Amino acid sequence: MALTRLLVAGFRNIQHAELLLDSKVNLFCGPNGAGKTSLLEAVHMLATGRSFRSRQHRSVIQHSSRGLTVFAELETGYSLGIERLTDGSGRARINQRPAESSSQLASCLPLQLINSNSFDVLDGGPGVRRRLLDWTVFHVEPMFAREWKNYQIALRQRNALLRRGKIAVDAITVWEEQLAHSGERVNILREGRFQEFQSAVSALLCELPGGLPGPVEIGYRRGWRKETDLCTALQESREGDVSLGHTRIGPHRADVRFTLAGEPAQHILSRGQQKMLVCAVRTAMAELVSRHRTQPVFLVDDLPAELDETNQQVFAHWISRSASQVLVTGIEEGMTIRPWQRLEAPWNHPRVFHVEHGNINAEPSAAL
Ligand SMILES: Nc1ncnc2c1ncn2[C@@H]1O[C@H](COP(=O)(O)OP(=O)(O)OP(=O)(O)O)[C@@H](O)[C@H]1O
Repeated sequence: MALTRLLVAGFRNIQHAELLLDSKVNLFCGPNGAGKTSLLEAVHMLATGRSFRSRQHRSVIQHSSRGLTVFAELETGYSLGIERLTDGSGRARINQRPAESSSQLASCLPLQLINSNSFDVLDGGPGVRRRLLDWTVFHVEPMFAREWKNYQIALRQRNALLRRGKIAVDAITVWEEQLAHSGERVNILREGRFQEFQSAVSALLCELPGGLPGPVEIGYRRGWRKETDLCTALQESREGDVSLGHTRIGPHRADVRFTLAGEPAQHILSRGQQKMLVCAVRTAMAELVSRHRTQPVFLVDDLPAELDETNQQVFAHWISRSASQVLVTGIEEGMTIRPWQRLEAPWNHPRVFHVEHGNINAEPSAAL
């Protein structure tokens, strides 16, 4: 599901850029502060409705501009567009029609991002890891988004009752039943994909030329005790939940853990090894989605950071197998282009764009 044409306007230091993208590899090279990450951020906003650097739309909109626009045409013939204005308003469109939700955008353009924040898969909270698995399940299981939404509605209702302190048993029982019903289904969908995810990551890690100090174990915790159904577990934890004012168990507390010899993987692996683990996790997610639906687009901010040349090539090779297209940034063109040159066609002929002061220009052979 590659992007063919991309238009970005009023986005950080990019005043206006209109690009014809290569169907496989696109490299954006330029000095610090040139606008390379901003371009990836714009594509990310198009596919998710939000930035990966800021929660505030205002900080993303170019100073002195009234708003930002990102628009793309996909090779499937779809078009996506998003607009945000400084007054807080905005709209998103799919094929010129209003998008119903950000998950509708996400569903049109499955995206994988690797940047300096990607290590939070290992050293961040459980929510980050849960979302890894959920991204995969969302794109593969059409029922997941609805079950998860129902679960969250019931969770908000139960938490509201808990915060009142004195509980009407009938009222809370109704919400607990709905919570348990959706929660069990969310868990079944997650568990159904977890095995596949786990073996895809392990298979990729076996391809690392330098190996790792030991096998990485990947464990899934569903968020409540194994031997109890969710409805019973909710009833049992009710009293404690009241004193804390929120629901302490359930799929919203699930986690995916990466360990090595019983220790959190990040306590043992070097920074480069951690990055390759993160790349393997992201590639495995893309593989699963491409097996069942479509190949995602990869955004890779500063591929050479932390990786030696061999590992950069391994990751480039993984991307060529599991992604439809990749947008990569790098400071120095020679170094950014090298990992792709040894791949087979068409992955070995990247389109190079030079980025400077927010201006993005394709190398002459690829100009519009
Ligand atoms: N709202 C904004 N309006 C205008 N310029 C902005 C805005 N927000 C950030 N900038 C500037 O836009 C530039 C974009 O930086 P960006 O992070 O895209 O650079 P980069 O090319 O990825 O650099 P690096 O190699 O240092 O990561 C920076 O110079 C930044 O100061």
